[in-house]
Amino acid sequence: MATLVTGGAGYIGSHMVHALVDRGETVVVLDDLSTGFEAVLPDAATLVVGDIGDEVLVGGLIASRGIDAIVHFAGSIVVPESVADPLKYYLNNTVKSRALIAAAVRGGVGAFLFSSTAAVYGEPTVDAPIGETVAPAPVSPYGWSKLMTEVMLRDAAAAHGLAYTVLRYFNVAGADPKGRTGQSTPNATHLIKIACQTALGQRAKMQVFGTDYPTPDGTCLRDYIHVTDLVEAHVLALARLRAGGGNLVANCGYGRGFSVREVVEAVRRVSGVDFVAEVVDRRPGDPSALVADSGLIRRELGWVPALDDLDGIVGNALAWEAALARRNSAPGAR
Ligand SMILES: NC(=O)c1ccc[n+]([C@@H]2O[C@H](COP(=O)([O-])OP(=O)(O)OC[C@H]3O[C@@H](n4cnc5c(N)ncnc54)[C@H](O)[C@@H]3O)[C@@H](O)[C@H]2O)c1
Ligand SMILES: O=c1ccn([C@@H]2O[C@H](COP(=O)(O)OP(=O)(O)O[C@H]3O[C@H](CO)[C@@H](O)[C@H](O)[C@H]3O)[C@@H](O)[C@H]2O)c(=O)[nH]1
Repeated sequence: MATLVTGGAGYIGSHMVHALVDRGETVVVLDDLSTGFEAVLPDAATLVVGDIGDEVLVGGLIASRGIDAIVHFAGSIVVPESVADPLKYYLNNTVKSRALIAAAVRGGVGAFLFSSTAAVYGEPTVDAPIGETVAPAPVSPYGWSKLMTEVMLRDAAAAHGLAYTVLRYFNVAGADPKGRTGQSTPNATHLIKIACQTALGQRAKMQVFGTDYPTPDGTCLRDYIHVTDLVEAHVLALARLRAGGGNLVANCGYGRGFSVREVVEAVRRVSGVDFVAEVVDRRPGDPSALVADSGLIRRELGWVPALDDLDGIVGNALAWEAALARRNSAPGAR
């Protein structure tokens, strides 16, 4: 029994690799290192540098390593980039996922866990937290590229007996509380990372994109979930799939929204630095509110978040950002 983790050298994937290794599982990471880093992986995991779209490579790994489950994180993740270069996203996220699913089917892999996103909901018109019964309506090529993979999994499962779980993540944030990994991409666009970099003096100031949204303080609301809680949901989902649990598509968030202003205040509070956050125009394509109804995942997986605390998320993110800065300034750093 071994798990293939695609994109395991990336932000979320590397947390999953640590979680599996911590539990004594055998893990093979397949990553092309386009945005991932070998340095964040535990020694006990085997890294294969390669492409998820390489069916021969993946088929060989499944056969030679005894892979019975695939956790599929690999992909391209920047929404504005997907608008500027949609075909990159349909290739890397959709076409290559198709190749991976085909290899899984051919290799008889029984369990497939896929990273999807709240971006499949587009700009929801509902005010309440978003449940899985809300019809997907992506507004970006990124969201579509992920939704298409969900559809391929649904249909391949019906035809070929693959069992799958799709987890639609809301805003993933924070870092490993043990400091082993975190969000390492240099040009990340995520709010909490940018605010932490500003607090640490790596940026002179940050920007708040729009204060005229129909929300209590005029800035966008998001459901920020600690990456460690997200990974715990994956561990539970994997166990459920291996135990013969049925297919599942579930949101992954806490069910509570924080505004951009509240996040900025949290980073100021936790860091003790009163950094500059200037108000600028809206960023195109940002929905005003994205908050998960997380009832299904709590019921189906018995998932009980342990780190549901904005200041705690920010504290872990700040610690990782500071460690990363030290690492990157060390002699010979990449
Ligand atoms: N970060 C978030 O807030 C968020 C929210 C919703 C969904 N997701 C999804 O979670 C997954 C992981 O995201 P992340 O934030 O860890 O991003 P990331 O960029 O840190 O990780 C992606 C990893 O996939 C690898 N990769 C990319 N294309 C590949 C390919 N063709 N073959 C092999 N490896 C490849 C990269 O090198 C990287 O290590 C993605 O599928 C993303 O869409 C992330
Ligand atoms: O410098 C910044 C960065 C972000 N924001 C705002 O902060 C909020 C959150 O933005 P960001 O952290 O970039 O996340 P999202 O755009 O909400 O997207 C994330 O969360 C989605 C799910 O909710 C996933 O689909 C995406 O992959 C993931 O990047 C938005 O209102 C942004 O406008 C700012 O005001 N200033």
